[in-house]
Amino acid sequence: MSTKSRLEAQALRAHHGPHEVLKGIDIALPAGSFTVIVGPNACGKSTLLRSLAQLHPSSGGSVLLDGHPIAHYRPRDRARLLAVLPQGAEAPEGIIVANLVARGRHPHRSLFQPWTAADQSAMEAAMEAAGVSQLAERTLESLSGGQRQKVWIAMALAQGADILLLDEPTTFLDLSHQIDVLELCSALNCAGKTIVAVLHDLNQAARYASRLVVMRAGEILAQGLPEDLLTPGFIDEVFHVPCIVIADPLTGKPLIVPKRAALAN
Ligand SMILES: Nc1ncnc2c1ncn2[C@@H]1O[C@H](COP(=O)(O)OP(=O)(O)OP(=O)(O)O)[C@@H](O)[C@H]1O
Repeated sequence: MSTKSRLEAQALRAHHGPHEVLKGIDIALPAGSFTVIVGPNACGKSTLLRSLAQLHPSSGGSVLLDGHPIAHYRPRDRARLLAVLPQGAEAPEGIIVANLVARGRHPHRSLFQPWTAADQSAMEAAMEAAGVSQLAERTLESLSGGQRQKVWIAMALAQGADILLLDEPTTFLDLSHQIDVLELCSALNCAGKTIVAVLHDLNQAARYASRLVVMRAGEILAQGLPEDLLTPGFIDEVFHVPCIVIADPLTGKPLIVPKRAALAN
């Protein structure tokens, strides 16, 4: 049996003001899986990720980390097990990469404890794994969007958590940087991390996810293997896009080809 951390939610509800955004979500995120959450705009994907990470208050149900209510964990204990990269993460102006990644060590350090050799090696290993070691002395502002995203992932890795929650980690990146970030996630997953990411691109989701979670209007419509879920009928039902689905010639995974309007019927 795996000793890695497990995250799950039972009957999870969340609101934004009077609007119920999550309507009773049951989800289990198996240790070592690469779960991708997809669904139409405004269906509640980010709210789900934020609620799982305790960045958004739930209004019912529970989130369990290793079988215990996550709300019972002290923030630093929780942060050792679960790292989250929300959309639009912000850093202090002028901060250099090494210092930002070092912030990932906060849950492992007490207030007056000096920086230790273990902190240094965890920080360097995180930068190495994320491929940003050569950027250590650069300011965050001086980096491209893709480089920045990898630095944020390095910070999350420095936290040493088993579980990484990533909200649209490829947004605003060109194709090459999208692939870079997804390959990094895949490599981290192969190295044992549990990855949960919100993505919009169904073909990328199909290629990288070991499990797909499909949301609609605050509920989970389906979850399972991408190859089981991504049928033309299901995609049309959820996204209103007539398409054909073929096997990706490189991976054998589903490859969604939207039909041109003239061919839609
Ligand atoms: N801070 C907020 N205040 C009020 N309503 C919000 C807030 N954040 C999200 N919402 C609303 O909650 C619903 C779900 O939003 P959420 O961002 O979780 O969806 P999403 O599936 O991640 O969307 P997208 O694909 O567009 O990023 C939407 O109707 C949105 O307008």
